[in-house]
Amino acid sequence: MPSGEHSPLLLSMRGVRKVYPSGTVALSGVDLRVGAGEVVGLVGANGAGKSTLIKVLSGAVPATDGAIEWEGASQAWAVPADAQAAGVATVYQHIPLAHTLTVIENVFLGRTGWRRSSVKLERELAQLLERIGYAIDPHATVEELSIGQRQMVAILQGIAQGARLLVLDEPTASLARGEREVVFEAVRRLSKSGTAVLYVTHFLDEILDLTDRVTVLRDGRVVADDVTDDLTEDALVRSIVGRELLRVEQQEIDLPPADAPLLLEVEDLRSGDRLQGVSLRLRAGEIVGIAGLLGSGRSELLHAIFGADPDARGTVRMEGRELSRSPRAAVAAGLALVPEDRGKQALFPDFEIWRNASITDLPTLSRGRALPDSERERERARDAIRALKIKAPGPDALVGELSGGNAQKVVFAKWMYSGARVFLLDEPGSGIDIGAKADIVELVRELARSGAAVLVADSEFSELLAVSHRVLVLRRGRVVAERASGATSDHELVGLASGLEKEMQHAA
Ligand SMILES: Nc1ncnc2c1ncn2[C@@H]1O[C@H](COP(=O)(O)OP(=O)(O)OP(=O)(O)O)[C@@H](O)[C@H]1O
Repeated sequence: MPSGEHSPLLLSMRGVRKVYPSGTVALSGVDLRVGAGEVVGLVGANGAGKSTLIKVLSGAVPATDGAIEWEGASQAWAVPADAQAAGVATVYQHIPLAHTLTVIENVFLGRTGWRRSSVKLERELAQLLERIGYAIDPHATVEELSIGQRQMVAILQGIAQGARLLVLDEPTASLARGEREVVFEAVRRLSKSGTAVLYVTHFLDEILDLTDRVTVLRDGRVVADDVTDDLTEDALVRSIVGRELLRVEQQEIDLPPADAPLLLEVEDLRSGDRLQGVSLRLRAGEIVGIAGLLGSGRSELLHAIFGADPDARGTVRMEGRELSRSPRAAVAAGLALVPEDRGKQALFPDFEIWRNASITDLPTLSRGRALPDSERERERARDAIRALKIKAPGPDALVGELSGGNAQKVVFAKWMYSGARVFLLDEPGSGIDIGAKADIVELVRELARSGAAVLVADSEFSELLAVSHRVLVLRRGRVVAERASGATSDHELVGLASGLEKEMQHAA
């Protein structure tokens, strides 16, 4: 669909301001317009105001000031149901599906009488699936589905309500490549059939591929509103971060000396059919990547090394000493696991940043033993806020009042400053904006330079190559290949991780 100039205006937000009760000004006079059938990208650094804007637009949060027009008529949506009734469907990152119900039950959940007329609903679902070019078993329960399939069920739920504008909040953040394609295809088809899409993401390649127009927010203001075809990735990055960003090149990182002490040894780690005998070794100063698609066992491997998988069998040694299988023993031995935390689960929302960043030993806290020395901890939190550019008034800000990406940075800080010797990082860039990703890469290198070892799993293989010395490819719970980062490519890793290396070589 061409830009909004040619399609009738569906949504127009003007001068939208939002001041939270804490006094934080999240939006200061934002204009946003979306034409019928248009795909508009909404981008900005962590804390720029994207989530707040879509919450205002979907009636979840009241604006302090400003106007919303929908098809030319002024609106005051007080609750999400009002926006929904008008035709706005919002799919948030944390998908509130009913896990024990089936796909079809979830898709038509809001519909009265959905239990009775199942034949009719099956027909309707088949039409919806055809419309977005997707296939799924209508009778599978949601708990059996992959994250990508759940995402698609949430999208189906939105369009089943007759949405004219579908708002997607980081729809591909936790998805593997193949699953992303499915979402892209749905967006393209929806747009063709006249449904507009507001697409929020930190992946700029998706913005350039998918959208007709892009609105860029910085510090609660619109700093750019352009037709996508007129944009380059560099220009987009400049408007998002407000400066030139040094590219994280696949630079030659100094290899640690071959006789650097062995820090971590993993032998024949197994767990059900998720891990089928993984062995690896990390020396001080080494950064090793785990390249694996969703379901390859990459997160399971990190959790099993950390002692968080009670079913795991095999040996994990830290500096020559075998670890008993518990996260407590792992932490005591100097291991840290930075989970892919998209839901603030690893944080206490009602506590300040400094307190959250200090709690790496939960059992200690829960037994009510000595709390950290608050002044020292505050200073450390100030360091983290500076190093990771956490957008917050200071160390005393409550974590519950941070944006998703900034909360994620606090999870990161909490472990990075814990004094551990071996770091296990699960998707460290997930939900984090492009500027902060570069800061995290720098921090990881700094840890390695200071003699720590880092094992990092990432579904973005180019990012993995940019940060690691070598990469282990994991497929179906097994290490199927190992490559020095300088001697492989994103393309080769995708081939190896998917088991399609021969086909891909052939195609090339
Ligand atoms: N409930 C809240 N109370 C107080 N301040 C909040 C609240 N929610 C968000 N904020 C603040 O509003 C600003 C904008 O946050 P918002 O979540 O809209 O950003 P975002 O662009 O979605 O970021 P991210 O990419 O990290 O998800 C931030 O400074 C954030 O700390």
